Amino acid sequence: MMSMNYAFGFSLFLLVLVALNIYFFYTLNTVGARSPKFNVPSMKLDLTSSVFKDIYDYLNYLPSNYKIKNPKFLPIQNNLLASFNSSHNINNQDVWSETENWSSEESLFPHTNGAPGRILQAIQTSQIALVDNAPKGTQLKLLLLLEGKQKIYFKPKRYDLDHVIIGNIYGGFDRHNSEVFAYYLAMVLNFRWIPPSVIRRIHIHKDIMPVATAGLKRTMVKNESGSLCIYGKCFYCKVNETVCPDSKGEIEGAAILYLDRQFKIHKSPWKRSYSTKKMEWETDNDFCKKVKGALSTKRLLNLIDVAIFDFLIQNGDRHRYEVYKDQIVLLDNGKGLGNAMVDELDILAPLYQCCILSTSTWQKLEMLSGGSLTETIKKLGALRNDKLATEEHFKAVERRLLKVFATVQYCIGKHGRSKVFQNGLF
Ligand SMILES: Nc1ncnc2c1ncn2[C@@H]1O[C@H](COP(=O)(O)OP(=O)(O)OP(=O)(O)O)[C@@H](O)[C@H]1O
Ligand SMILES: [Mn+2]
Repeated sequence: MMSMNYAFGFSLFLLVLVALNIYFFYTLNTVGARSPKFNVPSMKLDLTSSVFKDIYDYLNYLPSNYKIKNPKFLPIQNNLLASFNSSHNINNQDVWSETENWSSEESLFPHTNGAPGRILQAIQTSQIALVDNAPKGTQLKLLLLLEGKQKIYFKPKRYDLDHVIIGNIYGGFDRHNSEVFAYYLAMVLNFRWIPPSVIRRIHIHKDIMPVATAGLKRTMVKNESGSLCIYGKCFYCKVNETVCPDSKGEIEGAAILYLDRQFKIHKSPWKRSYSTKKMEWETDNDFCKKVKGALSTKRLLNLIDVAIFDFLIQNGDRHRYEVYKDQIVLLDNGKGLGNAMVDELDILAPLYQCCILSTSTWQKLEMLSGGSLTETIKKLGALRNDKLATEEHFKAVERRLLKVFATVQYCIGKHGRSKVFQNGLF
């Protein structure tokens, strides 16, 4: 009787042990894929589900070197910080002629001898000679003409940094901080085809009204507290969706250097549908083959770099892209940093569908592991006293970087390193 009891108790114990084991392995495998934090949208599980699952498996077993800092980055970080930490007494006019006369196959703007810092300082401090509506596009933005004739796009602040955009990945107004964050991110990634962008505060009565065009004044209204607010002129601009000055009378925004260049505009092959209709890339597993047939490898690698960049900030709105000197120019980065809890993995579709990556991008990414990426962005922002995002967003960018690493591991697993990494020499 006694031994029967023991046997029963022991088998019960074994049963519990097995159940615990199964549960343990189940959670191990699904923690990435199923956790609501990672937001794998259920409607997309048809075609991408197995790809996403594979990528999350790689994420769960990511080698530890992707989670620690790479000491090789330190001197690069110091150089970058130095180039942004420039001088107090600059002549803005010299800066504008330096930028305007810049001609290079490597970058849109000078990047050596403290030029990036000087440019940002000039954007922030130059006197404003004229303010007008910038009616291009769907979002409210202003065109500032600085003394010295330099043009600036000014995308005003619409949300506090901790505001969470719920809904579509391309939903909400542009985020001004996303523009500036994107610029620094590009600098850290060594993507040099992006206009310099910095936070600037402009005073409604001191900086705007004395130099506002009649057209701009016509798109202003007084709010209940008597402040002058702007509703602007753009596709989505509405009289009741104004931008108002803060208690100091200032409007904060992203001041983005305007490039008076001839861009070629292209539709992105991975453009999102703005309706419930599915796009080809969402339903065709061999979609990349088609793109490869239509675009050069150089352009494709460029689009994949842009996809990684957009995934890190969660900009899901790159419906078209501008090209200058055969390089994609990263214009319009305002739709990032909407929700720090969401990682929309399909922004990486160009990467996981084509499974190629330029070697230089990969070397750069590998150097930025373990927190270096966002640490550098924070430090660059701090040089101008700007906090560009909440801690949640900085954490989210690091988490997404791990997912980029996992996606590349997935590609290597599927095709081998020699197929994935391309040196960009064609
Ligand atoms: N820094 C810049 N220099 C020159 N042209 C620019 C710059 N930024 C944007 N543009 C041009 O202005 C257009 C509109 O700008 P942007 O895309 O930022 O506005 P938007 O309101 O977000 O537009 P959309 O709703 O179409 O995304 C761009 O397509 C581009 O051609
Ligand atoms: Mn836009």
